[in-house]
Amino acid sequence: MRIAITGTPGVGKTTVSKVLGNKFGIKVIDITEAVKKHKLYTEKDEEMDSYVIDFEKLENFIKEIEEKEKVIILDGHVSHLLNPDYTIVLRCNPEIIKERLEKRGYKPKKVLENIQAEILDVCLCESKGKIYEIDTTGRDVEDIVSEIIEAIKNKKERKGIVDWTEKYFDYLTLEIR
Ligand SMILES: Nc1ncnc2c1ncn2[C@@H]1O[C@H](COP(=O)(O)OP(=O)(O)OP(=O)(O)O)[C@@H](O)[C@H]1O
Repeated sequence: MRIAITGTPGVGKTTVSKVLGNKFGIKVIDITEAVKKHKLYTEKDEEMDSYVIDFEKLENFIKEIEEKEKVIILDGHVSHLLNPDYTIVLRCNPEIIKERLEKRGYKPKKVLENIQAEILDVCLCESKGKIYEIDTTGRDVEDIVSEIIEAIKNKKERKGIVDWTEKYFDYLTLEIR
């Protein structure tokens, strides 16, 4: 079984995945790390400091792990595209994401691109199948993980719980230079 923990960069996927994985001894695959370490990409986008993922190689990499692991957590902002059985979409107030990504030293263009993706529900819109959306704004990780466990146990589905467009529309009018 593949559980995808997806959402805009900076929303808290890795933090949540680690706690969830540790609680149940479930293997967590950090997609970004795996792509870099095992060269599961076709090229590197120097300007955006990101990799163009080779999804066929990545799928084969995951399949190999699945030979040994019944349940895996796919941690990454493209995990919802990796044929998950259940997708947890984490959401967070764009201002908080902005602070986190700036603290990480992301270039303004990359910060704005990710804020706009959060406002436009990109990960949620791309997700298919069983989806459970959680607003993590202002919540501690244990609380978020408890809700995820509850959702998985009861096969809960939920989406469309946040709408950042009204309050943060101005970010959408800014140009990504
Ligand atoms: N629930 C939370 N409360 C407070 N801080 C959090 C919470 N979740 C994550 N953070 C903090 O936010 C930052 C980003 O978290 P994390 O790296 O887990 O995000 P991510 O979605 O995995 O990002 P990326 O996709 O870029 O790897 C970290 O500094 C982390 O400590």
